[in-house]
Amino acid sequence: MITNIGELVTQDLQREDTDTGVLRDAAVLFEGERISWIGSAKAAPAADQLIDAAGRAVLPGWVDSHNHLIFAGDRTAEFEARMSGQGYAAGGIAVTVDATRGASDQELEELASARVLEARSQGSTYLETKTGYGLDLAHEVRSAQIASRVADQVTFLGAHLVPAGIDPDDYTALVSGPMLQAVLPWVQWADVFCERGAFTEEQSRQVLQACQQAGLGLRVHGNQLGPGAGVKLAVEFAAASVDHVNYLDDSDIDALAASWSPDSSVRADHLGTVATCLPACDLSTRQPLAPARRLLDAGVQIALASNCNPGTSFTTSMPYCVTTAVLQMGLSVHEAVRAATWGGALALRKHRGEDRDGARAVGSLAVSHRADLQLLEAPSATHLAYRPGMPLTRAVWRAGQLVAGQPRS
Ligand SMILES: N=CN[C@@H](CCC(=O)O)C(=O)O
Ligand SMILES: [Zn+2]
Repeated sequence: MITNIGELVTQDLQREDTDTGVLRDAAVLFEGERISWIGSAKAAPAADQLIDAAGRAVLPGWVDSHNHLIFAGDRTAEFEARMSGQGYAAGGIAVTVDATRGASDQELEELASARVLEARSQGSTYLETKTGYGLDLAHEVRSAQIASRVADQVTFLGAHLVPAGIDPDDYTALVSGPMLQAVLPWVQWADVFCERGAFTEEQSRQVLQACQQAGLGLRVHGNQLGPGAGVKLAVEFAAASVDHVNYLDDSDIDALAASWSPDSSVRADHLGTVATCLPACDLSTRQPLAPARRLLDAGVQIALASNCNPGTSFTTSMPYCVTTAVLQMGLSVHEAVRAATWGGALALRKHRGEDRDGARAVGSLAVSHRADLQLLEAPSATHLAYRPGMPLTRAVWRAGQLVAGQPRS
């Protein structure tokens, strides 16, 4: 049990003892991988092991719902050129594809595992990763296999870039057919980079249709480098998330908001399309920051993710994304923390779960959810933005196991 918690951010808005999901002077008990009790420290039951938080804050672990962790190589030179004024273009992906194809299985898995450990040390307890640096059948399958060993959920991104020397329509047919069938055992999601220089609206539609028919959940990279069809396609296909969302017009925001309106479905448990904002990527590519404030105000559910990849966002730091969302995107600390926990879980449809191993909800702290928690070296979540860049992650538990840091002094 962690007790004497100064601020416990549960993200559980069903609780009767708080309107905001935040508890003061609280305790949380977990047994095995499962949270079994949450409440006031004074009312806490007995526990075998006690950790005294000494007034520090406890949050759900970050749910990082957008990553590209399966890669080799480095794009420092491209980053330097960008910082000297050159624009970002999708074509840089090909450099990473060459390096990734040239790496051994063991090398690729070690690189990806190191990134996962780095993410955990900063409080991330649930990670999605995409394939997308293989871009032929054998290398996409290999990426999906490795991804399934290192991450919690895997997204097939064969539609990341059309490899040089291949006709775009032929490649789209390969992704929508044999490549999709070959990766199916290892992936839960499919994604398409619908953007100038990557896949057109029509090609994206073909990929999304095939992947939906194959039973995969859908996600879309959209509206990153300019206005485009990505957001509307994502809503049309009831994708769980559309990611980047830098260039949105009013009709894009209306479409996303409508996807969350109760009228948009006859089903009471209808879920819309989450807008996933990637602030580290926006800064590294010098794109306008995604309009997170406008999206929230319009009633759209948002997520924040790190988008760790070698081209546009070489960081696994969710604290950095939260800090940026507060300092530069107009979110309050609690809105940003919610987007990086509950929002990520919603984007991966893991915000609810069953009370059994492997099916537990993540991204919020409630009885029967997975015990994914982080103890901050700070009395409140506000310090994430108030003390930007400081190492405030003191200890991290994933499925009830301590995976980073040291909770005791
Ligand atoms: N936008 C598409 N894919 C990645 C970047 C990939 C790369 O440049 O290597 C992204 O999410 O930013
Ligand atoms: Zn991405």
